[in-house]
Amino acid sequence: MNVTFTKMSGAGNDFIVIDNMNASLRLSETGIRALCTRRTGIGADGLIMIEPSDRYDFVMKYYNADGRLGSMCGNGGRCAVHFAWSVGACTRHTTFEANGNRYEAVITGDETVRLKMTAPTDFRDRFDANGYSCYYINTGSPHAIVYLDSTDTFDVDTSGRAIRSNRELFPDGTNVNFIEITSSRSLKLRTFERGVEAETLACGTGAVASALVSYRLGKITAERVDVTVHSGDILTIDFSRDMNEVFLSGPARVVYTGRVAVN
Ligand SMILES: N[C@@H](CCC[C@H](N)C(=O)O)C(=O)O
Repeated sequence: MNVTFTKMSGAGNDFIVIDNMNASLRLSETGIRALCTRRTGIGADGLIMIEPSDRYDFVMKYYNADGRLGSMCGNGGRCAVHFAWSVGACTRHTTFEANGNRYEAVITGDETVRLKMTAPTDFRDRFDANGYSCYYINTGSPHAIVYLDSTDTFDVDTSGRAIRSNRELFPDGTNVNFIEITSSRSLKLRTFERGVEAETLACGTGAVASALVSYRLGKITAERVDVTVHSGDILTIDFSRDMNEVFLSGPARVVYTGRVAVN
């Protein structure tokens, strides 16, 4: 069967996005993994299907590159909103469902989307993880946080994989974020992603986690934080002081559209 897809980039986090609003398509884990594999497939950090919802404009189903259902994807959510709007599934201001939660978003420009996130949970104060001083928070996805003096030449893959695979600390695995604080309202971020099992060029829920933990620790003092991700793009996180209202803003771009054979 041939399927039409759109390849999108959310600040460098890249996704295969498919319109499944008529709920006719079912993809297997191996099929999704094959599509997401670089060189032999389309290649992407994850695959997103937008599907019909009883309560909201649509449901976002997010699969990691390993073919398994992922937890919340912030950049994927922003791309899904832009895509859903482009196929007429919603207006520029939309509500949708992902991982059983309600999300609200606004398309703020030609290629920018602002997404309201869920309030963070499960903050863990400093602990040792594989020799690193580490923090933890769940922003819709699980995130470990490590502070570095400089992220530029750091080996994210080796250390990220070690922490991600620490089953004693993270039985379900975790995404791992390495942060360099660059001012009282900005930071640089590099993320090792669970489900991709490699560093990605950006991570939305990771950017949110980095901003909120840094604010909580007093490393950041503003309630609006610019996060420069590995692609060089900037994701902006703004939030209320109690962190109950949290927003993720940044680019969501169409790279190309195509048709592909799926099993
Ligand atoms: N890249 C995402 C996070 C995706 C979820 C994650 N890999 C997981 O299932 O742990 C983002 O932009 O938030």
